[in-house]
Amino acid sequence: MDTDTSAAADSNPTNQSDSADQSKLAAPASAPAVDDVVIETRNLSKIYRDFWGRKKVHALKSLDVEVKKGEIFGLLGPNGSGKSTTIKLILGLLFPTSGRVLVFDQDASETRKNERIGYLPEESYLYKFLTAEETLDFYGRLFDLSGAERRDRVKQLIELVGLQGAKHRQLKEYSKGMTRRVGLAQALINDPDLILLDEPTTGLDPIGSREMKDLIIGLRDQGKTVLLCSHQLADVQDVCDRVAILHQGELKELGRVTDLLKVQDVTEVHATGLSDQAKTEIAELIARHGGHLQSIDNPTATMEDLFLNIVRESEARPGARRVTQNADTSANTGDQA
Ligand SMILES: Nc1ncnc2c1ncn2[C@@H]1O[C@H](COP(=O)(O)OP(=O)(O)OP(=O)(O)O)[C@@H](O)[C@H]1O
Repeated sequence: MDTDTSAAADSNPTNQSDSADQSKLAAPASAPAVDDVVIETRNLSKIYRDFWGRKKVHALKSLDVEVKKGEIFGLLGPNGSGKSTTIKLILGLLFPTSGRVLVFDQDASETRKNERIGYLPEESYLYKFLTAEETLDFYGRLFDLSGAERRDRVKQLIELVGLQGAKHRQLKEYSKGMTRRVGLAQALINDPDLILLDEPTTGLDPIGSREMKDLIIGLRDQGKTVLLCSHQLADVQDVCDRVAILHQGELKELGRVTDLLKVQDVTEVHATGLSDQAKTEIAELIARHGGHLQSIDNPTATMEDLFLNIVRESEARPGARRVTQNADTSANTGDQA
């Protein structure tokens, strides 16, 4: 239980909107846009205390991170590294022990800013006896959307998350993947500018996971900002523009995914239509220039690509079985189409 009520006094919930408006007026058009920063944590720390106010866990230590408008930002770290604590601080559900969180230039304790935020928690607690349509309509009411707005928005979101065929079924009949999609639709009901996603692909099969990732990329393409926490590193690599890696509450790495993953001092060349003779000549050329040929081979696809191709082919041609060229099928005895 978080009994850290004293920590509330450490936060400074002053309304920043006036000064933010002034800085907008003062800034020349070409200046680096302060408005482009959607979330900013400054020296952010959180200590959970027990009932008697004694320090229990130092969950977050002096975190300095900026999330920019229109990016997908990944928050990574092993269990207990402070990811959920960070999200709760951003939402204003917890107060910092020291430091600040600014969201849209306002202190995170300003609850009105949450009207521009969509949140998909790790576990969505949805009413099992409502249908997807009723669920979204219910959340639309909480945001004071009019009847006409709710009808349009619910229809749009159900299409977006691909639940048209199941929209009249009660959520108790939904699979994990379908429930996750309703959760995402619910997080988007207020057409938020910032979307916080806690483990968005958990429990999804590779197809559901690919669809969820495409949805997240689609949100970024609409100009939304996405902050996501995930243990699925391949998913993070697929969708995130930048990541922060936390360990035991401390920021260990921060940067663009492409930069962080780049292997220095190795050159990659992709070519098609090379003869064996050409490959031999390339190997000789590399040696002549003092390089060391590590491999010259066909690249491998990802397991996700393989899996999705097989499923899509199977849907297009039910009953037929794919024959993989060069695969070792010696243990296979099944019929091939
Ligand atoms: N309400 C609480 N009271 C006391 N300690 C807490 C509380 N919530 C979290 N903690 C502790 O704070 C640390 C960070 O927890 P947090 O939930 O932020 O980690 P996480 O990175 O989200 O973990 P996971 O990947 O398992 O979801 C952990 O040591 C956790 O036990």
